[in-house]
Amino acid sequence: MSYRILLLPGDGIGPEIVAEGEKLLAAVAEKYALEFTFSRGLLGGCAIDATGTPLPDETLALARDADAVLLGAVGGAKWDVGPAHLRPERGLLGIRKALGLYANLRPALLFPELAGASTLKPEVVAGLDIVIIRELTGGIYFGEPRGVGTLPDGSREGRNTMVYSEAEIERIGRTGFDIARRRGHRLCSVDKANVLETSQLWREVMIRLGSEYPDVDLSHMYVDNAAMQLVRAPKQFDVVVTENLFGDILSDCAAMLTGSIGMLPSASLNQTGFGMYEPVHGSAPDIAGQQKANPLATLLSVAMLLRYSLGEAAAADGVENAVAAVLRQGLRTADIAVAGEPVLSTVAMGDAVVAALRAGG
Ligand SMILES: NC(=O)C1=CN([C@@H]2O[C@H](COP(=O)(O)OP(=O)(O)OC[C@H]3O[C@@H](n4cnc5c(N)ncnc54)[C@H](O)[C@@H]3O)[C@@H](O)[C@H]2O)C=CC1
Ligand SMILES: CC(C)CC(=O)C(=O)O
Ligand SMILES: [Mg+2]
Repeated sequence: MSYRILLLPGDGIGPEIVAEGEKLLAAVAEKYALEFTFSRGLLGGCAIDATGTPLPDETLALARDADAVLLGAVGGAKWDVGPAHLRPERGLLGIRKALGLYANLRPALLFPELAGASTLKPEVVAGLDIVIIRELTGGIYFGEPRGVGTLPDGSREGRNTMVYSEAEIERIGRTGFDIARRRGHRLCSVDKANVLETSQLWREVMIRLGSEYPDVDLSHMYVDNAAMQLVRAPKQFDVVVTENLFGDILSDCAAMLTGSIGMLPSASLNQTGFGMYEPVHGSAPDIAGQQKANPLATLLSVAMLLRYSLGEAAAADGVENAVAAVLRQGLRTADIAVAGEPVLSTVAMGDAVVAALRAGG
């Protein structure tokens, strides 16, 4: 089979980790007799520098022409000041919206070898395997009106609006129920229904959908409690479904349970199964250009790309097994190393995963 993959390295550590993703895909092609044709596009700060906009039309056209997209990360201090429409994050939000990528799957899985790197006690996280499903194209990141305006007294006011339609809630709710059905049959819907009208509608829709999924045990939790429960007793969760802002925050929190944010992959899918794949973390400007970034979140995102968008389950299993193998061998980047363990560079970790893939059965 032949597939077209769009690479969007982005900013900061993005180019370093996407290079490892490309290298891994080349090894996957060799091992599983697949063919990948790569294209490259600009998104975020690098796109602002080159074209004056964070999401050039050409990038969107390349994405629409691809079978799947692999993204690094966008953003950095260089672009943080200036007009809001020229922020790198606008490019990321823009491409998610334009491609209709409303379902963001963020699995948080603890590899047993990393129990010592987790911020929680080993007995609290042992066997951790949860999925956070984040609504990705609605809510406060997109609602209007937004902006900073001037009040009659001359002082300024910042404004953002959280909006959710019933249809938006229903489609992500169905994603949650469908995934819970394929896993442990437990779905926790996280909202703030005691305060927000959007959350009241969210809860109402989830309860209505629940009657169509009698085999799934649906529970509800307020987001503040959910944040606490995630670090108190994370294994009480199987699948969590929540809105955009809450999912953004909770998934960074879940990352630390697995040892590092450098371990968390994600898939952002639309109704047709088309997807963009990216690590959960950002562009990490503090370590950019130093070969210190952990590429495993990106390489696990490659596995999700193979599984969800290309239907290449054997290759996806091969990549996940290769990541598990390097961790079993004791190979670590700085973020997941505990005292005394030797530390690999980004490239060396990528090479190790490729070698493990080639050696794997
Ligand atoms: N999807 C995306 O493109 C995202 C972009 N951002 C952008 O990234 C920039 C930096 O944001 P921050 O809040 O600092 O979040 P961040 O996730 O980039 O970094 C937070 C911390 O985690 C570390 N870290 C992140 N990824 C790592 C990896 N693969 N290996 C080892 N350590 C890693 C960083 O060094 C830093 O100390 C900002 O411009 C922000 O807007 C933030 C989140 C997501
Ligand atoms: C532009 C932000 C919403 C990026 C981010 O933090 C994320 O998607 O996790
Ligand atoms: Mg985030």
